[in-house]
Amino acid sequence: IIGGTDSSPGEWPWQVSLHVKLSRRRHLCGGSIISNQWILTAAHCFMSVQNPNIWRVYAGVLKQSEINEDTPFFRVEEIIIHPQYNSAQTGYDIALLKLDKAMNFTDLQLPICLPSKEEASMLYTDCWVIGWGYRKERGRVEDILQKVTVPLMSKEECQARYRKRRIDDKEICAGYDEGGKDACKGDSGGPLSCRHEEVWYLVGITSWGEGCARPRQPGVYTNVAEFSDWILEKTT
Ligand SMILES: O=C1CSc2cc(C(=O)N[C@@H](Cc3ccccc3)C(=O)NCCc3cc(Cl)ccc3-n3cnnn3)ccc2N1
Repeated sequence: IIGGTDSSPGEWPWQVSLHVKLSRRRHLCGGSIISNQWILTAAHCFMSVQNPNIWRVYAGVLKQSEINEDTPFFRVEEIIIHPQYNSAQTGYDIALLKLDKAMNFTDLQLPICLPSKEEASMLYTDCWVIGWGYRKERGRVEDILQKVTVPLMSKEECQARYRKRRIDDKEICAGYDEGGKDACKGDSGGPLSCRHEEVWYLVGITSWGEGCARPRQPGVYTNVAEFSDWILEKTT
């Protein structure tokens, strides 16, 4: 996260850290708890590692330094990647992880609400992107979960910023024309969370951008409301 600040314990209880355990263990992507057995994240996280057995889901953590070989984690029973996904920049960058056992909800690990299809075009005004990603383009994974507020952008304005690409309805953009605040490497798969009338909704999944926090290069997120049918089909 570029231009953000430290989060507090329990501030974003739906945020999880997805680790890959090969020779070493490391944080690779963020994700969001949407029920006691399902995590929503980005499909691109699995492009090089599709084997469910090497993934570990850490919930209820604020700092990466809290995670060690004794920290409890959930194993991944199933990875469901959207069938139309082929690269982050061509959309459908969404995946579901089925946990090996149901999670007990606590103050530190709780689900976030999914927006309904009707709410796809709703204009949210209080949106935050969070993660343990880089604080600058050439950085490193951060210890304390960072948060930054970003305004949603219209599809037309976003398309004008990315002339070489097609931004479709299933993507949503957020950021500042002057740059300075954005997601970055290590934040992908995590939530773009928006609060509406005291309820938090999972509006976007951190997907891609041209560099981090550059002027007129907003972050591009998977528009979760456009996938509510697919999510319900796969999780019920
Ligand atoms: O221990 C480490 C150090 S190396 C490392 C790199 C990455 C990484 O590149 N993640 C990518 C995605 C990815 C994940 C898995 C495999 C390959 C790539 C990412 O977050 N990418 C974020 C994409 C992005 C989204 C928005 Cl909304 C705005 C700007 C950007 N960025 C543009 N340039 N950088 N970020 C993630 C974890 C890591 N852990």
